[in-house]
Amino acid sequence: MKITVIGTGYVGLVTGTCLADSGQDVTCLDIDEGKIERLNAGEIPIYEPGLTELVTRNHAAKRLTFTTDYAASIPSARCVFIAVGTPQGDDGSANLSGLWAVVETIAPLLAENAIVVIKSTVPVGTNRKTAARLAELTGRNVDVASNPEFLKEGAAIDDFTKPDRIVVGVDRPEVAEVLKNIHKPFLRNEHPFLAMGWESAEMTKYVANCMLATKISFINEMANLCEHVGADVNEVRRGIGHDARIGFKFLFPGVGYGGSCFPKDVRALIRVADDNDMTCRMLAAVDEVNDVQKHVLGEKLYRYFDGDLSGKTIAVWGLAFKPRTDDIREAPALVLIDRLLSEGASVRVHDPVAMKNVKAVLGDKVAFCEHHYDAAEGADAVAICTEWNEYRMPDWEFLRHKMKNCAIFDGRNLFDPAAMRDLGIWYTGIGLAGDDMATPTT
Ligand SMILES: NC(=O)c1ccc[n+]([C@@H]2O[C@H](COP(=O)([O-])OP(=O)(O)OC[C@H]3O[C@@H](n4cnc5c(N)ncnc54)[C@H](O)[C@@H]3O)[C@@H](O)[C@H]2O)c1
Ligand SMILES: O=c1ccn([C@@H]2O[C@H](COP(=O)(O)OP(=O)(O)O[C@H]3O[C@H](CO)[C@@H](O)[C@H](O)[C@H]3O)[C@@H](O)[C@H]2O)c(=O)[nH]1
Repeated sequence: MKITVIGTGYVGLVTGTCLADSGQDVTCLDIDEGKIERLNAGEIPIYEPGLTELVTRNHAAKRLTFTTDYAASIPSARCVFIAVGTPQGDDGSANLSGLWAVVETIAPLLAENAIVVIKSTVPVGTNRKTAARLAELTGRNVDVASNPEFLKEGAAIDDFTKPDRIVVGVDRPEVAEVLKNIHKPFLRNEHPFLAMGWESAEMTKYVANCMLATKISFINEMANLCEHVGADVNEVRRGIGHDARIGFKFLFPGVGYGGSCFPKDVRALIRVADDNDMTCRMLAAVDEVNDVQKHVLGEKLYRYFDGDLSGKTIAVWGLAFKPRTDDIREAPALVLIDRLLSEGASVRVHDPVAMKNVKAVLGDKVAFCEHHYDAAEGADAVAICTEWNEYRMPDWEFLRHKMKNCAIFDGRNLFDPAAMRDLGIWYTGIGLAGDDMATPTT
């Protein structure tokens, strides 16, 4: 079966590559000519563990091709997956201009039996509107399916090939059957293939992300409270997690959630509620708590230096919104760096893979360092924003020697506060007992 995937970003490239790896004939299409040129030259535009090997192998086997040419790749496709970005618009709602541009372009090119599959995260009602628009443009009924994607960056290939579940939204069971067949190679773990209506599938994606974002904002707020009452959030986390109804997952406190999904999807669902004359109070709180949390390290640094950061040198370890990705969209590190620069501090940064992306945004406003120890050279403090593995076991003696003042502001709770005290290192984390840098609760 011929498949075309439109939008060759984190989701489209992983989707196309994994489908090709299961033996399908896949074309990945993008409007970004530079991106397609690089892919055709064997260069992978994003960092995603395992992806390079998979793309290279399937490209060489000619099961995976890359193009910018709609006319050459749409007419022969039985399934056209749309995986273009749906970023946050000015009013918080999802910006669907990319999706609508694709719909207009593909309409005259679609095969009679083509199925248009929307993989991008789109507000409730979008699949129905797409079907209506395609009917207008083509003069016939075109099959449309929602197929929300649940992969996580950094673990995208595993998530795609061994999904917890596959959700499709359809208006005819025959369409679900075609999609089930395409996904058969990924359903061998007996995890369910769930067919439902368009609106339920669209809503499932938002509700899943909002639930996860809610867990994170909840534990972050509890962590901040722990600091004030002499409790340790790590102990509390263990204390609650053994209750199977609560569990351990997605309850790690930190500097707030970032990335291209949680922030925008929480806000988009708030807008969907608004549009339906409803107020999502909980989601508004989740969003607000997260905004506050992104300022926690900056606030602690400000108070540690008695309200004067000018002339101080701060090392920031970790720029990506989470480890194992080069994605810096809504990354908490950028919020911290912004604050430090506006207070007159010098900033030295390190990230194993995301520095190129940050350089494109910040230019020479910060010093980019090849090694995280280099970033700490002469620094008055180190702030940790991303829990990369290589940050977990520093040589403290070496660091103490390198830094002007060995103070560690740990936004991901990588270290044991008691051990740090024993080493004589000034240390603050998130939600730890006896922390004299307790986060203000207002
Ligand atoms: N990134 C994730 O982890 C993730 C996971 C699940 C779902 N999603 C959702 O999937 C969608 C895509 O996200 P992403 O992170 O892959 O985005 P991305 O920004 O990495 O990639 C989007 C791609 O679409 C291309 N594009 C835009 N308009 C186009 C057009 N008219 N024709 C062809 N190509 C076009 C862009 O050039 C870009 O390469 C979003 O709706 C997102 O919410 C993302
Ligand atoms: O206990 C936790 C877990 C995560 N995070 C933060 O939450 C953000 C998102 O992390 P994660 O969910 O691992 O990454 P994403 O790649 O953004 O994946 C989310 O967003 C995708 C896009 O919609 C969905 O497909 C995935 O299922 C969903 O997990 C990151 O900033 C993490 O640091 C925490 O602070 N504490």
